[in-house]
Amino acid sequence: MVNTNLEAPASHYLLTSELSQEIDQKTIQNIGIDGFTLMEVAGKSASQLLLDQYSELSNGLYLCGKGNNAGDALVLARYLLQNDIKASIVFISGSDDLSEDTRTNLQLLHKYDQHNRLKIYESWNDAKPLDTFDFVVDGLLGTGLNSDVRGKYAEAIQWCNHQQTPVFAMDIPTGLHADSGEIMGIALQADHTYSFGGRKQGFYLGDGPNLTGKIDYCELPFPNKYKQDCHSFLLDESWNSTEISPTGKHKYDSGVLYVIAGSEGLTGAAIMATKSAWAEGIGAIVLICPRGTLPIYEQTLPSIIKKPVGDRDDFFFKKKHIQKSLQIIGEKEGALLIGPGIGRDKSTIEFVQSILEENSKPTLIDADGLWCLSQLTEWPKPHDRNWILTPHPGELSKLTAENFDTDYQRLQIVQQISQKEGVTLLSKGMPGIIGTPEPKSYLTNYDTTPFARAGNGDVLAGKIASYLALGYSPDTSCAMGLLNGKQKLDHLLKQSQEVPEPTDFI
Ligand SMILES: NC(=O)C1=CN([C@@H]2O[C@H](COP(=O)(O)OP(=O)(O)OC[C@H]3O[C@@H](n4cnc5c(N)ncnc54)[C@H](O)[C@@H]3O)[C@@H](O)[C@H]2O)[C@@H](O)CC1
Ligand SMILES: Nc1ncnc2c1ncn2[C@@H]1O[C@H](COP(=O)(O)OP(=O)(O)O)[C@@H](O)[C@H]1O
Ligand SMILES: [K+]
Repeated sequence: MVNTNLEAPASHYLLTSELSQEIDQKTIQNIGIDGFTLMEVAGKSASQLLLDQYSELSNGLYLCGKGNNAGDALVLARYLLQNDIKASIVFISGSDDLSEDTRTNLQLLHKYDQHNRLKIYESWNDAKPLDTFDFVVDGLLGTGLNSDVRGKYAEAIQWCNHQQTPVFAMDIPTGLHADSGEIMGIALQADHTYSFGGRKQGFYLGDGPNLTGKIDYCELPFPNKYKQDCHSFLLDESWNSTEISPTGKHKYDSGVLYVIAGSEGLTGAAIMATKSAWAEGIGAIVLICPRGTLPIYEQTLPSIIKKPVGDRDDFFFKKKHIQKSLQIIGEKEGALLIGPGIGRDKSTIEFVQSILEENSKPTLIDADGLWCLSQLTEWPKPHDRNWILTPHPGELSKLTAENFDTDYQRLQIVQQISQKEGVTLLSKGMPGIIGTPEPKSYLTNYDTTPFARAGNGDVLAGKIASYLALGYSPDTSCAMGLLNGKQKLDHLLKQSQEVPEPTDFI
């Protein structure tokens, strides 16, 4: 195996609120960098980014709660004050019982105000009518959010969501759940989120993508060892190259991709999957097909080697094709793709079961292959075998016998199943989620709706399977398959507004 496993950089770790707080605490207690210093680094790095990104700011409205999230906003206010940007600070629940570091920062802020550019309001009602301001900073609540947002906090958020001026969220938009991306009663709609010490998992789930605006990661001095408990990561092109890199062998000498796909009426799936795999530059693809379907492939797949099994009147895979198919798959090194368009006959299920049990190749199971798997009481997976499963949400539900209403529940199911069964699971949807046995999960952050057309699943499966045959690890293969499609999509959308056809991605 080459490129063994995906390794996300620290900027792409996705933290839950519990993990954020745990890392904060360990850094403070074990390393000795106190909370005040962390707050200073957080607020300062947000101020540097903000000053670089927005040059015309003159008067900020800072909405503050009483926890450390407010402290970050106060540090930011101090640095902007140094740049002659006025600050109106509203403590929604007063400033009597601020957290210690936040209180210290309020005192500091007063000392930095030379020309009465600072105004402090002790409640939301006191602040109105509001002065003119050209941006809003959200320092209401951060990872300490522990219940639905209500009362004056909710009122301030509702008001804020109707403003035209840009809104900058400290760490996370208030009201967004850091783990699930769920709205806790009401949530603030930010234009820009400055996330401290790690992006939050909830940015990429549920309502997260609609609420964060642009996201900037601001590094805090957290030791890497404290991040080891992080299990989810953002997958994007910035750290995952979709270029096929040398595998040590010439790519034409690398493994063969065996494809078991297609049945009468569903040969299109086999054609799409094999064409897509071929387009990735793999040296040889062997399509195993029921003999009755061979004439169609003779016409449509000149570059693909076709190995028919059974008789001329066989139009779908049956039990009697098992031995011959296993013999073909065993001929050369490589990988296996099984499932697109094979249908759901009882005999096909038995066929799939035996092929999965007895072949020794890294195997990608897709479409009807997943359906067959879902009909078995136990998955026939030998321990040392690499499997990739690529279910869409309906298939995932069928496979796992679990219902899920939210992306967060889907993520949890993906994590459980990939770990329990020792498989790499690519759950298609928005976001795309890759789960691995380690257990790690990778979330995408781009719009996947343009891929929601019949055929795109076959194209994706073909790409991923070809990387598997080229020797890439299952998680890397999935990541490259997704991002390769995304890059093609970006390119196509630049040329035309039309939603591309699945064949355009080949
Ligand atoms: N030293 C640290 O721990 C650091 C924390 N940082 C910042 O601190 C934040 C976390 O700070 P805290 O743990 O103090 O938490 P928050 O500032 O998020 O707020 C916690 C306070 O809000 C109250 N609260 C929770 N849910 C509420 C609701 N629905 N309505 C009204 N009040 C509610 C809690 O009772 C508590 O008093 C992070 O998001 C980050 O912005 C950064 O400054 C970096 C360092
Ligand atoms: N490059 C890609 N990036 C993200 N998601 C993708 C990509 N290609 C395909 N998909 C996902 O695959 C889905 C299509 O697969 P599927 O529903 O199995 O379709 P079909 O089997 O009908 O071709 C899309 O809705 C999308 O979620
Ligand atoms: K916030």
